[in-house]
Amino acid sequence: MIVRSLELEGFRNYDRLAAEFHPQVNLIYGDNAQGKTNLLEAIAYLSSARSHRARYDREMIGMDRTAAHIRGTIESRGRTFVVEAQLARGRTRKLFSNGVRLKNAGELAGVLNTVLFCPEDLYLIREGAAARRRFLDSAICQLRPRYAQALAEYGRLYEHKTRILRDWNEHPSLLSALDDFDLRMAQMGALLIHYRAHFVKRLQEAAPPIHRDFSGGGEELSLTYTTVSNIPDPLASPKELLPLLLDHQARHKQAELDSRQCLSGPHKDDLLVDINGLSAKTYGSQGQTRTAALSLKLAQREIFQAETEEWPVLLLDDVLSELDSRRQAFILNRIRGGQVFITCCEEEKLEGLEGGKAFHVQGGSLI
Ligand SMILES: Nc1ncnc2c1ncn2[C@@H]1O[C@H](COP(=O)(O)OP(=O)(O)OP(=O)(O)O)[C@@H](O)[C@H]1O
Repeated sequence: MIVRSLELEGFRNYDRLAAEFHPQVNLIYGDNAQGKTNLLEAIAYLSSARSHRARYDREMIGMDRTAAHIRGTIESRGRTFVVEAQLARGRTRKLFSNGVRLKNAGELAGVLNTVLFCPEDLYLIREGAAARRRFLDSAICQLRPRYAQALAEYGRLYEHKTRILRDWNEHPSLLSALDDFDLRMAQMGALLIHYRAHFVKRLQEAAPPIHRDFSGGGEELSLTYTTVSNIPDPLASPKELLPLLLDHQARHKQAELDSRQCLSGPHKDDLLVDINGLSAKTYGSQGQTRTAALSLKLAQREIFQAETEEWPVLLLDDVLSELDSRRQAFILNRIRGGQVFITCCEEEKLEGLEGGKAFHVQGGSLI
């Protein structure tokens, strides 16, 4: 997938923009607060109709404007698509592909897919397990609609069960629904564990070679998926996992009632990351944990390509700082296949760029 060109009108601090991009590396540089991230945000929006940092669409409309327009020409699956998003204050957004109005945002995924890496992702390894679960969940959702459904259903059930556990003392009748919730949660949980285990198996193959190359051969990355403790093989079928989850729930039922918390299920899963045999979270340096986080995202991109035979567009926001020159050179020149957009502040990074195209952003314009 390649974003050939992009036009913006009234989007964030872009009054008007028209840009043609390189099919491989595009380096977007400029001072702080000039519009580099806004540009990546616009591209990402064309793939999902969602922003990684705006809660509401209206935040992306220029301050003094009533509407914003994003238009991209995309090459995908051997065809050319013109994808458009129209955002207007007080009205629902409209999405179009080749002039035809799309019924929902999911249809954009059939045209453009992006993998975005933003500064917060640099802490993926250092943060709590929730961040790594989010990474797994969003990667698997892009590939497996059934997983996305199961995840949403599990989330709803989890919230309901949490409310029952919180309020059962005051309203004992709530307990009559608990067994039903446990069964549904175990059914959905079995699916989540099965899909997560299979995705991590593929990450275990794809991420270590990337990390090795990234670190100049000096570091060996290893990944382990951890889930509900009585499951010996998370790769087993959902049917085989279900009785194990029910058994774990039954053994923790009293503890859940006492603590008023949902203790059993894959909402506590984690992805353990080791570098050279040591926990990266506990012992890794800044550069190592950042490299590991990037390797995971690059591996996600490779898995997507292997499944769909299309490279998703890679959007790297401000990831070069804090990496040594060898690791920076890896980002700039050795990410193989597909189109990459990289934002950075310093102009000197241009010296390290061996091909592609560089864009200087200033005050919402390309100069
Ligand atoms: N809805 C909006 N309308 C107009 N301007 C906006 C809007 N939202 C954000 N901005 C402006 O966009 C600028 C920030 O752009 P952006 O986040 O792309 O910066 P950046 O170039 O990536 O900077 P940094 O290097 O600091 O990350 C800020 O000046 C901000 O005020």
